[in-house]
Amino acid sequence: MAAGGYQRRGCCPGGNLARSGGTGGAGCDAGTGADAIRDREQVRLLANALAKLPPDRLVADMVDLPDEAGEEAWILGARIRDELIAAAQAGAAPPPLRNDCFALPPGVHWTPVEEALAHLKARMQVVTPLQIVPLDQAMHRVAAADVAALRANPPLPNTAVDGYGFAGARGAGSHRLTLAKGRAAAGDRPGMVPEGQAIRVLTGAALPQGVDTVVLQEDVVLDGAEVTFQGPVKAGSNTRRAGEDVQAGDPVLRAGRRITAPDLALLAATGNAEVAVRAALRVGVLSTGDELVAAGNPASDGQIFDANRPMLLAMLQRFGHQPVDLGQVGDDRAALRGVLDDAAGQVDVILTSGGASAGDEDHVSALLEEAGAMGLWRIAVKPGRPLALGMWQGKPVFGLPGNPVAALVCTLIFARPALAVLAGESWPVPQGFDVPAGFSKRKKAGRREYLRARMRDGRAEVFASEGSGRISGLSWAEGLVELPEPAAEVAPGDMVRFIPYGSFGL
Ligand SMILES: Nc1nc2c(c(=O)[nH]1)N[C@H]1C(S)=C(S)[C@@H](COP(=O)(O)OP(=O)(O)OC[C@H]3O[C@@H](n4cnc5c(N)ncnc54)[C@H](O)[C@@H]3O)O[C@H]1N2
Ligand code: MOO
Repeated sequence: MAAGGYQRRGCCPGGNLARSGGTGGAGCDAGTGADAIRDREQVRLLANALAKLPPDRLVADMVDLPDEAGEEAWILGARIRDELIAAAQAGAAPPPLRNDCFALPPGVHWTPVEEALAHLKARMQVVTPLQIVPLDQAMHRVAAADVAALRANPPLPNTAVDGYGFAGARGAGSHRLTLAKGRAAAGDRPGMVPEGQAIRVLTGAALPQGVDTVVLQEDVVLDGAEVTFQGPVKAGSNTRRAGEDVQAGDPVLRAGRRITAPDLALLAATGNAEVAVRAALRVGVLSTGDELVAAGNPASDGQIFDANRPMLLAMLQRFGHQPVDLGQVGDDRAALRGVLDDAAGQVDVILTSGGASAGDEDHVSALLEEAGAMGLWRIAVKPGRPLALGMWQGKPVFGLPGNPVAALVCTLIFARPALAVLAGESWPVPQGFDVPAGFSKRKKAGRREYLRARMRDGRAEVFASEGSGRISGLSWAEGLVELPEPAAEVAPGDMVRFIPYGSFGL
């Protein structure tokens, strides 16, 4: 059967929409090329339409293809239906976030980083709808459901080298075998080799019946219609077993994974031409503050160029989201309200920078508070203490601190994992490495610190200044050193945790 693992109801014995455990049925006529392609397109359109339904309707109104549809289309339809149901069960059309999802327990003043992260992890959930896309549109999208291999890799036993194939092991000494007619090349249907004979085989060819062992062509002497080689040769030498890489039915992609180029290779190799993914998370980026001017424009005394917006937009792109530039707004509460209202209609999440703390001109926190859905998080972290988290018309808002270093650290440590979950990904934990320090530092107890750092000669060196406005240090660095909450005196050679920017997806 073409796609393996699914059987057509009423056609194949025992078939009834269920996965057949990967063994595949037999004897159904495959739909012919053009029909099958047209049907696949219809199935995809239908599946995408179904994906917009609430989960209960989705299960009730499953794709039911007419009998005339090609076998391939039917199998695809059954598979998509299974994926959609699985995804629906896993929250294809999730309920909206609760308005109080950022509220912190009363009485907590300086929230430890781990507690803040645990709180975010517990409250965030996917908000993006499901789509079925062909593989060429799946790169960097988030898998919405587990995907199983529709076919084994390799599907048949085959030869790993160019050489001569025969049956069974050979002991020490010289062996001479008669050459069977023809040859086996990659793509050929497996033929038959008479007992005791050898056949010419080319890398990737399915092993003919009567062949389970191959000798390299470099190790033989060809003599007319005979081939001679020296033993010993172990049975199975230079061959690959069917399914030694992946068996039909094995999981090849897990829901929540952001799809990589190698994942596409695995999906294709196992017969998956479509995959259920999440629509990209649309993340708006807004800079706030009267002092800001976009680079390229004249700046008067007292004004500064907006550094956060280009940085945040580019970071979001790297994380795999769809960045939406919301521009900048001055310290004007009515104007900010207008921008947030508009943004809530066009994006899934809003990131602001500036105005996050509780000063006279800190309008982001003031507005979120006014909306009754805000938690001003005072986190025991340096840099990045104030983080205004709230909901604006049902959309989560991350009010990042204005200082660029704090904006970057808060984005990497707090916003990134939260955005990942909103986009349907699993909660990401950045991979850090314990390395010797190339610096000294005395650290106070009670808060976690992130230092701009890079690796040189096997040691982590840190930027000379910890100033939160020192943008040059962000660019100098290639990662962060994370110093835990307890007091510490770091001396050169002490082990510290270095997290490369790459571990944060940058
Ligand atoms: N009384 C207190 N004052 C401050 C506290 C505090 O706890 N109590 N925290 C300090 C810390 S830590 C930070 S970080 C900042 C965060 O303040 P805001 O989020 O309200 O940010 P602003 O005041 O608007 O800006 C801070 C700083 O960053 C510059 N900025 C803002 N946006 C940008 C941008 N897009 N590109 C470049 N630079 C930007 C802004 O001009 C300010 O210099 O609060 C401290 N104060
Ligand atoms: O968050 Mo502030 O930048 O820690 O200095």
